[in-house]
Amino acid sequence: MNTCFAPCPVVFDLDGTLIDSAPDIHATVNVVLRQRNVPPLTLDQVRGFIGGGVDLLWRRVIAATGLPVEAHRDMVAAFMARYEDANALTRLYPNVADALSVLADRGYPLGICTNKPLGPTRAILDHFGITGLFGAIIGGDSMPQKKPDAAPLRAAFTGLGADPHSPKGVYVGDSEFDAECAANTAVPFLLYTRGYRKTPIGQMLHTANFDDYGQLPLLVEETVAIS
Ligand SMILES: O=C(O)COP(=O)(O)O
Ligand SMILES: [Mg+2]
Repeated sequence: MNTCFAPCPVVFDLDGTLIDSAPDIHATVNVVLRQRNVPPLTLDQVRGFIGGGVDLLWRRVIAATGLPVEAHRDMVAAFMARYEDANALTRLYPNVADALSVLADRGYPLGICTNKPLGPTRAILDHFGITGLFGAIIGGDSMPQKKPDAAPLRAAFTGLGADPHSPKGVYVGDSEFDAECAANTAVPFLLYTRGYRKTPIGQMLHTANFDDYGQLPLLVEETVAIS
């Protein structure tokens, strides 16, 4: 049972869930590659590398470009030096701002659990003026573990006042990492289908899915009512 006696916390993934950040991540990867005279990757390639955090992103970039694996540390450092300023091409998905304020107005404590490092996470939330909506923000470098480990999501829920031993709430995300993380945490998972997943919807473990944030407030209410 996932019953909440007060409004349940609702925690969101970030890249591919609240924001379409792949164009900025893609552009920043290519700036770093250009510094090494490496030909650029396509947006589709880089989008497919997002979800597991910056270290995994660059392991995948290195495998795709044939760069030496020893280059990893330098590439990550060069990327991180630019990541917080990479916001010009990033957009909130349609109706995100409205859905967040409806949920906040209804009393749901809101949080973020992302594999994106905390610096760029806070920078992009500030850029869109929505940082203050979130009572807990866990980034990919906030803890030793990353999603799909349950620890970061559990930390987000407990940061919002949930019981640490039996966290209650709902997780909203776009990727295989998120689906597995929600299962590991034993909370319902709402899948946003327009993000960066590579697996067909029917093959992903999820409680319900949606493709428009206009549907989310009702979906959260229904999920909380039946869980
Ligand atoms: O930075 C990433 O690779 C993924 O970020 P996400 O957890 O917000 O999808
Ligand atoms: Mg994501």
